[in-house]
Amino acid sequence: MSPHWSLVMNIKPSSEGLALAHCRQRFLLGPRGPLFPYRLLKAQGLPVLVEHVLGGGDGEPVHLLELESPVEVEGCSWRTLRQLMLESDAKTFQLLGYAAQIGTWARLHRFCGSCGAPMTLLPGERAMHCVHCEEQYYPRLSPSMIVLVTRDDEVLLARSPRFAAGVYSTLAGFVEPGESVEQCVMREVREEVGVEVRHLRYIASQSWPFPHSLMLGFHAEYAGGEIVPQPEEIEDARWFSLVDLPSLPSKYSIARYLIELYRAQRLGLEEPLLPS
Ligand SMILES: NC(=O)C1=CN([C@@H]2O[C@H](COP(=O)(O)OP(=O)(O)OC[C@H]3O[C@@H](n4cnc5c(N)ncnc54)[C@H](O)[C@@H]3O)[C@@H](O)[C@H]2O)C=CC1
Ligand SMILES: [Mg+2]
Ligand SMILES: [Zn+2]
Repeated sequence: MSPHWSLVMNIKPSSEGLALAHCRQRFLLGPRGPLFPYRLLKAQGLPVLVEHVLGGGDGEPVHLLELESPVEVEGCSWRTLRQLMLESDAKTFQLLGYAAQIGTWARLHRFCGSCGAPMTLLPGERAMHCVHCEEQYYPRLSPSMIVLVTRDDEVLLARSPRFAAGVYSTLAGFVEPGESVEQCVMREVREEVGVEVRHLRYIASQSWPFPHSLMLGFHAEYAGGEIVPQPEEIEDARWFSLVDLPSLPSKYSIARYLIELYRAQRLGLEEPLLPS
């Protein structure tokens, strides 16, 4: 199902529209996909922790039911967001990625981290508010850099032990407090493969809901050093020729986009579209 969905705030509470049921990066899947008529889902008596209205789909609201546990529902099954990414169209994946991030934030912010009091949703904002100590908590986003390191017609790709067999990707890592994204690129490349880079070029960004990254994508030129994979983090790293690439990550990943964009630019091919 591919809803015409757009991210809009301040939708009035309503018992109309569609709904998703989410729990810990899993969605309930019915015979027609993850979107159910809202009334039908509400009638199941699910253990709802919190409810949010996510935005408008075809003029109707899309509701999110964040569940306490992934209970069984007749005729339905639970699927991880990663599985759904592989099975869904881009628009549906964008909706699910957004829903998963809001659901995870809502689950983790029912009580104030400062004083422990129960919190309430601030009207008109995506923020949890503590009436006791006035703290406010917005959805969590983790800025992360991702970089394709290049040396003429070669690219530096690496494998994490967590990847599917044979898959190599670009280098990535979380921005630390106090550093710029550019400093993060230099540090992560040095830590993960031991090489130096120069001429950083920001290319594009992507929301990455595993679990709440904002990926900031760069190209960088190799400047020196031999590849030394970081123990535990990097299983293997090497230079690949643009005409002989290994298996790459999902078509929805900015990692794949950065690689295909550089290949297109070097080899004079048609440029790929940025996954939204
Ligand atoms: N969309 C894409 O194309 C790709 C996205 N990514 C994403 O980039 C992000 C960073 O990639 P990694 O190489 O795994 O990170 P990384 O190189 O910084 O190492 C991961 C480690 O960072 C720590 N960590 C976890 N969450 C953190 C946070 N919010 N802030 C600081 N440290 C944290 C943990 O110890 C974790 O084991 C992840 O969210 C990953 O899913 C990674 C590759 C491709
Ligand atoms: Mg990394
Ligand atoms: Zn408080």
